Amino acid sequence: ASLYQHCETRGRAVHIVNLDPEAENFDYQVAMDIKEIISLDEVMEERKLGPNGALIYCMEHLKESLDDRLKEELDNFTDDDYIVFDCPGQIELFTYVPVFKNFVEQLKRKNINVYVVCLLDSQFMTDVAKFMSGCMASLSAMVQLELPHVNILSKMDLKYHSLFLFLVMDLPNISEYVKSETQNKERKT
Ligand SMILES: Nc1nc2c(ncn2[C@@H]2O[C@H](COP(=O)(O)OP(=O)(O)OP(=O)(O)O)[C@@H](O)[C@H]2O)c(=O)[nH]1
Repeated sequence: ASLYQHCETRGRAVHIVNLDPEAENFDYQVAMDIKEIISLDEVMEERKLGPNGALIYCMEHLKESLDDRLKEELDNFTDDDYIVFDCPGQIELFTYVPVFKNFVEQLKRKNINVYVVCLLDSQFMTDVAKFMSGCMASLSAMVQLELPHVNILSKMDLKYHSLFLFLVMDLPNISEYVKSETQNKERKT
């Protein structure tokens, strides 16, 4: 919503594409919504899948399901327009399931310049285990997608007191935090 408002204020044409079949409420105008193309509930029922399996199924079929709609919409956009693909946050989609890697290739073939903005909740900065998992998640997306990539800490208004501990981090520092914050007898490795 903030990104949309920012673009509006700066006079940039922006179109938001919702790729999360579970997202329901939007504080901004949505140009395209995956829910118009594929229904998570129907996939769960027809394929006898749980919510996570059904989401991955929807994403795996993104390429075919979105292609025609995207082609129609792109005809209405100019070369200077921005399109924001708001992706679901499930970690599988950016680690071992190559759906977004394939989707990015599809966009590149349409001559669209693609960039990644990876939002990480500031609560990932509250202890060393969360910090490490957040870094690994972002790194995995960077390695898998191979695109210009910006990592952004979101929900900074929550003002966690530990936030600044993790802003400058190197291996010796991480090692110290792991030692001080865990009881594990194996931690010396
Ligand atoms: N405090 C605070 N809460 C926020 C902010 N942005 C979103 N939220 C709240 O966080 C909750 C989850 O929202 P998001 O993290 O935006 O949800 P999402 O991006 O669809 O989640 P993903 O599944 O990861 O894509 C909602 O209750 C939002 O109202 C923020 O800047 N500050």
